[in-house]
Amino acid sequence: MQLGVVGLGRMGQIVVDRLVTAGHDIVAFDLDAEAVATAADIGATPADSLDTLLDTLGETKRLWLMIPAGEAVDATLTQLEPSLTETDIIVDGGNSHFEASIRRAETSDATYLDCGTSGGPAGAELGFSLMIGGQQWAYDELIPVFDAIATGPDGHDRMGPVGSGHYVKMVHNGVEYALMQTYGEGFELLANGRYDLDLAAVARTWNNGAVIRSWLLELCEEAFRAEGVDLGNVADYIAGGSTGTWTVQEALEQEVPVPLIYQALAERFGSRATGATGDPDGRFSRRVANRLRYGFGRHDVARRDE
Ligand SMILES: NC(=O)C1=CN([C@@H]2O[C@H](COP(=O)(O)OP(=O)(O)OC[C@H]3O[C@@H](n4cnc5c(N)ncnc54)[C@H](O)[C@@H]3O)[C@@H](O)[C@H]2O)C=CC1
Ligand SMILES: O=C(CO)[C@H](O)[C@H](O)COP(=O)(O)O
Repeated sequence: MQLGVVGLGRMGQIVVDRLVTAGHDIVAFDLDAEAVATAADIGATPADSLDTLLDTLGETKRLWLMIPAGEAVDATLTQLEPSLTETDIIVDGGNSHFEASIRRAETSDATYLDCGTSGGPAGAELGFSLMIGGQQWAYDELIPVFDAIATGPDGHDRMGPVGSGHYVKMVHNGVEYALMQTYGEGFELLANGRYDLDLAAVARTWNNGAVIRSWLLELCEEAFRAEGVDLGNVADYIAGGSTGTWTVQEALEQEVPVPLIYQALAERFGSRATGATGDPDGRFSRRVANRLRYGFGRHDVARRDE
């Protein structure tokens, strides 16, 4: 299938690579010309502007956006819209707010699918988990594309109407915040507890058969091996976007108690009070969460000045 991909960063390059490998015909655009050149090296047809991308695509257009949520999505849609009709499909694979996706679907001439994407750069080899909202016919039409980008047929599904894909991804991220926080707290206690422990060995042992084994825990082990079990100069500062905040806002609106997710979010806010360089005696749990964001998403690690 022919597909235009807009946004060729950490995630977009993987989308292109997996689609090209699966035999799809990809036209790729990014504001950054180097990113376009990288996609061309992988086998995509490069486009030096959105207009070129639209001109290169055939009559029926399928587009995948993998760009930062917010203004970039609206600006891109404003440029694309005049060339699109309801038989064209736009997939927003980024972390957009579900209400923004509903608004965009309602105002777009094209058919809109909101797609929560999970797996981070590790998805290059494994494939992603895709949570998709929108019209059934559009989802069905793009199944070969989803099969290629996801881990396979079980790695994607239509969650429901438009908005539901990004809604499920928002809650996924709230869970992600809480899991990172709880692993961090466990390791903080072990690091300050009664025994002189090798935390990498603890993480490895837990990951082999323990009830709490998981990918995030594998990334804890990787972090201890790479940084040292004291996490070296990794700061007690947790950056991040808005998805956890949105989860808590939605929980308040729905009157559903989510104290663990809220507490994990509050830890992030608290960590920022000390500034990006962090407190040398700062909380180990926050340092674990900071480093885990690199592990799963290749987000920058805040480090202490030394
Ligand atoms: N990094 C991760 O682990 C995950 C990221 N996401 C979401 O996927 C989206 C992309 O994330 P990353 O690839 O990590 O970001 P990134 O920062 O690595 O790449 C974003 C790319 O979009 C390009 N871009 C920005 N505005 C543009 C525009 N108007 N037109 C064309 N290109 C534009 C940038 O030049 C850059 O190459 C975001 O919405 C992010 O929240 C979702 C799941 C996981
Ligand atoms: O969606 C993701 C992973 O599932 C992204 O990596 C996202 O950036 C994680 O959220 P935050 O930046 O707030 O830690």
